[in-house]
Amino acid sequence: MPSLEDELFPSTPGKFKIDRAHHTMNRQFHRCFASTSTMFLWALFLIALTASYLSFQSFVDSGSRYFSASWGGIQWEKQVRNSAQIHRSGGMSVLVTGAAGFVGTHVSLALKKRGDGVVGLDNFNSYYDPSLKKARKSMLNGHGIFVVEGDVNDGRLLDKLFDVVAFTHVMHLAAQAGVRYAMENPGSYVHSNIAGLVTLLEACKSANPQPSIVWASSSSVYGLNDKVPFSESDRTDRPASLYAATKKAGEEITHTYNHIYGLSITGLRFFTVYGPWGRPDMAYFSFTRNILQGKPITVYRGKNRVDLARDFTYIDDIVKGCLGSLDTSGKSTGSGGKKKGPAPYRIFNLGNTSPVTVPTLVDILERHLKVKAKRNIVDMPGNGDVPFTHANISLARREFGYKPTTDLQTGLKKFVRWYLSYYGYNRGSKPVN
Ligand SMILES: O=C(O)[C@H]1O[C@H](OP(=O)(O)OP(=O)(O)OC[C@H]2O[C@@H](n3ccc(=O)[nH]c3=O)[C@H](O)[C@@H]2O)[C@H](O)[C@@H](O)[C@H]1O
Repeated sequence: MPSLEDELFPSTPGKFKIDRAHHTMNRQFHRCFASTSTMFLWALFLIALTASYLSFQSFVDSGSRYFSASWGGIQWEKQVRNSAQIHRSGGMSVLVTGAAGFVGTHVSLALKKRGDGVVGLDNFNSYYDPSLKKARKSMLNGHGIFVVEGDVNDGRLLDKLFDVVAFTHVMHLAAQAGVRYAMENPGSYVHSNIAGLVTLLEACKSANPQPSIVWASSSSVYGLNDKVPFSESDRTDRPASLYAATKKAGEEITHTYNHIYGLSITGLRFFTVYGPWGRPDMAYFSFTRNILQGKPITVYRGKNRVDLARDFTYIDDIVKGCLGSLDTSGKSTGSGGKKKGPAPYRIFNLGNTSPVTVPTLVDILERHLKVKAKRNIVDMPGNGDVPFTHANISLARREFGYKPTTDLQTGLKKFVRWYLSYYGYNRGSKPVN
C-alpha cells in the first residue's frame, strides 16, 4: 500500500522524488513537512475553488448583462406594441430577426409601407461595420419600426416579445453570413445559424398562437451539385463550406419543428443578393470600395481557367419573394407546444435565373464608377466557394408569382448610386472612405 508520503509526493522523476537513504533520519522533519504540505494543498484547492466560483459568477453576470441590458420595462413594451400595430385590414404583425441587416432592413420597410406591423430584432454584431447597421436602424426608426437590440440566442427575450405581441409571422433573417469567413470563425456559424435558430424555434413553438415562420436558407446548400439550373428537389447533401452546412442543417432542423409541433415553415434559398444598403463583405461591395480607392481587387478563377459565375439577385426582387412567402405561408397548427394537425413545410429558390461571371460583374462596376479596376486574377483557393450558381425559380413563380425583374446592369447602377451618396462621394470632390 502506498504511504501517505508516496501519495503526497509521487515518484515523479526529477520533481518530488525523495531520497530514501535519508528517510529515517528526517522522519520527524518529513512528518511536519507532510502536514504543512497537506495544508498547503488544501489552501491551493480552496483558492482554486473560490477563483472558479468567482469567474463563474462573472460569466453569469456578463451573460445576463449581455442578454438583458437593452430590453424590458413599460416604455420598452409600449414601443414594441406600437411598432407591431397593423394598419391595414387582413395585415400581419411580423417579428423580423436580423432587421438591421441588409435583407432585414429592406423587408421590414416593405412590410411597414404596406401597413403591416413590424418589430425588429438585431444584435448589431461586428462581423461588418456596425455603423452601417446603426444607419439602417435609424432609417427603420424613421419609418416607425422599433428595433430591439438583442440576440436570437436569448430565449428570455424572445418569450418576452411573444408575451407582449401575438406575432402572426416571424421573418427570420438573423444569421452568420459569408461563405469564406466560416474558415476563420466556425463557431460563430454554429452559434447563430444552429443554436440561435433552435432557440427561436423553441420560442415560436411555445408561443400562443404559434406564428408562421419564413427564414433565410441559402443557394449555397446546393454545394457541389452540378445539375443546372438548381431546383429545390436537387441534391443538397454535399455542402462545400461550413456556412452551407449550417444552412442545410437549418433546413433539417426546421423540418423537425414542422413535423413535431405543427409550425408552418418556409425556407428561402437566396442567390447572392446585392443592392443598396448591402453587405460590405460581399464581392460587389468590396470591389466597389477598392476600385474607388485605387486598390487592387482579387478575382478568383475556377478550375481550367473557367470564370466563376453567380445568379446575382437584386434586393427588390428578393423582397417581393419574401413578402410573397409570408402572404402564402399558411397557418401553424399547434398550441401550448402541441401539434394539432399538419402545417405547411416549403422551400423555395429565390434567384434571378441568369448567372453572370465575376469578371463581367467587374466590367459593369467599372462602367458605372468610370474607374478601371486593378484586377489580380488568382486561382480559386479551397475556401468553400462553388464555381457557379443558377436558380430554377418555377416553384416560387407557381406558388406566389415570383418574377425577378432587375438585371445586374440595372441593379448595380442603383447600388453604385447609393454607395456614392452614402459614403459622400460627390462629382469632383475627394472620396471620404
Ligand atoms: O447565395 C448565397 O447563398 C450566398 O451568397 C453570397 O455568397 P457568394 O455567392 O460567395 O457572394 P460573394 O461573397 O459576393 O462572392 C461572389 C463571387 O465573387 C467571388 N469573389 C469574392 C471575393 C473576392 O475577393 N473575389 C472574388 O472573386 C466569389 O468567389 C464568388 O464567385 C453571400 O455572401 C452568402 O452569405 C450567401 O448568402
